[in-house]
Order: sequence, then C-alpha cells, then structure tokens
Amino acid sequence: MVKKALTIAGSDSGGGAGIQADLKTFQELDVYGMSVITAVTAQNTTGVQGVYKVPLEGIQEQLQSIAEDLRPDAIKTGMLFNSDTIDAVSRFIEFYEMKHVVVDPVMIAKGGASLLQNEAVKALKEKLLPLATIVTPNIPEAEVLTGIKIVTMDDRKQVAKLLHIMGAKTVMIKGGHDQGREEMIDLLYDGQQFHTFSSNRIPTKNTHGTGCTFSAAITAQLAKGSSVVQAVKVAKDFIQAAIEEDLHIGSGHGPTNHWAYKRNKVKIAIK
Ligand SMILES: Nc1ncnc2c1ncn2[C@@H]1O[C@H](COP(=O)(O)OP(=O)(O)O)[C@@H](O)[C@H]1O
Ligand SMILES: Cc1ncc(COP(=O)(O)O)c(N)n1
Repeated sequence: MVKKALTIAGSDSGGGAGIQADLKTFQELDVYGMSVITAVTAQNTTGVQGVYKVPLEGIQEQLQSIAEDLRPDAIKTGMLFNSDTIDAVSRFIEFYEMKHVVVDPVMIAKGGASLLQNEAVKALKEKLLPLATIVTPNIPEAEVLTGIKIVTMDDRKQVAKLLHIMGAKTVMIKGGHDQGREEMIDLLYDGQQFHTFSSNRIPTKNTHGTGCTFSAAITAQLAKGSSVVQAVKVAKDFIQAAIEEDLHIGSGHGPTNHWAYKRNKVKIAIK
C-alpha cells in the first residue's frame, strides 16, 4: 500500500527549501507527497525577495480537499507565517485526528527574512506544539519557543525537557547552529531519555533548506511506520548525504542534493 505524506508550508521558488524540498524528499523516500501552500516566497540562494501569503480561505480549502479524499499517513508543518494559519492547521489536525505530526517551527530564513510573524509564536506554542509527534527546532527557534538561551549541551537538554512539558511528544533540537563544534550533534528527547545523532560538520555554504529536508525525511519515515528514533536515524543519513554531495547551484547559499541518499543506496546495492 502506498504511503502518503502531506506538507503544509511555504513555497520556495528557488526549489531548495519549503514545499519543494519536502516534496523532493518524500519522493526520494518512496512516499507519495501532497502539499498545502500557506505562502509563496520569491526566493533564491541569495535570499528572500518577497513573501505573499495565501488567503486563509485558500489554505482552509486545500486542507479540506486533502482531508476529504487523500488521507495522509503523516503530516509536516513548515512556514505557517501567522496565527490564523496556525489556528486553521491545528483545528484540521484535531478534527481529522491526524496521526504522526512533525512540527518544524520555521521562523527565519537563513538569509534573515522573517517567515513567521512575532504575533504567531504564542499560537505555535499553545495550539500546534501539543499536537506534535515531534517538534524539530534549530537552536535559535528553540530559544524563542522557551525563552531560554542555549550555550551548552545541558542547556539544550533543559530546553528539550521544557518543550516536552509544553506538549510535544518528542523533541529534536538540531545542532546546525552550534558553531563551535566540529561534530554536528542533533539531540532527541522522547520524554524519558535523550538520544544523540552525530555526524561530522561538512564545511560548505550550501545549507539552504537543511531543516526542511531533515524534517521531511522524518515525516516520510513516520508515514511508512517507523518509530521516531528510527525515522530520525534515516533523516540524519539523508541530510548528511544531501549536504556532502551538494550541487553548487546559485551564487549564494545553495540547496542540498535531494537525490544523493537514494543514489548512494543504489550504488551500494549494485556493488
Ligand atoms: N554543515 C553541516 N554539516 C553536516 N550537517 C549539517 C550541517 N548543517 C546542518 N546540518 C544538519 O542539518 C540538519 C538541519 O539542521 P539545522 O541547519 O540546524 O536546521 P535549520 O535549517 O532549521 O536551521 C541537522 O541534522 C544538522 O545536524
Ligand atoms: C518557504 C521556506 N520555508 C522554509 C525555509 C527555511 O529554510 P531552512 O530549512 O534552510 O531553515 C525557507 N527558506 N523558505
């Protein structure tokens, strides 16, 4: 039976992040991808040139179209932009009792543009977080959600525990912004124990869309029935391959290589 995943996020015209990264990742992991577009960004590897929100009714209608016909096995949220959208998405998840919800609390693009209005942080914390099977903030997003500054790994553990208390079943605090380290450590808290996922830091400027790609890979694996820990393991390998074999496209922060993981697996199988 084909498994289906839905991304509720913003469109990135440059194709490296947002909806485009999510659908490419679903496809590479053999999951049928669907999308609800919350905003259209004019964006490339040098930054975000424009943000155009989809009207609320347009978002609600897309959600309804999917719910009435193509029930997803897992959902991820990315750029939601404002509290009205967060309200609508939270009600959709609750009403249709959607399972396996990955919340990527996208706030700021790597070039600095705001992808979530300040007024929406409260709704994200109070409405969406309690519905999350897993929430996947980077370090600055985890700081905004909890109001705690993260310097050490102990700080990160404290913040993960707090996000769990705030309602997320599991919490993944990614390490991409931990500049001081050679090792890239992502920390998962499942409510009982911590799990760490480490890899070497790849020296590259081409990290546009890493967070979207990583959380989309988790979503695809959950859609196929993996446990959260197993899903994160695959997602970590997927993102590592995608960064390692980057495509050198564009003059700024280029996208990752969404086909590297599957191509490597095929190469190993042929050997
Ligand atoms: N230079 C890098 N080398 C290896 N892994 C990286 C690198 N940058 C980010 N990652 C990985 O990419 C994933 C996304 O992390 P991060 O960049 O922190 O997210 P975001 O895109 O939301 O800011 C994590 O698994 C992180 O460890
Ligand atoms: C539409 C959209 N959504 C999300 C991101 C964040 O990208 P990243 O994964 O690099 O944090 C982005 N730049 N654009």
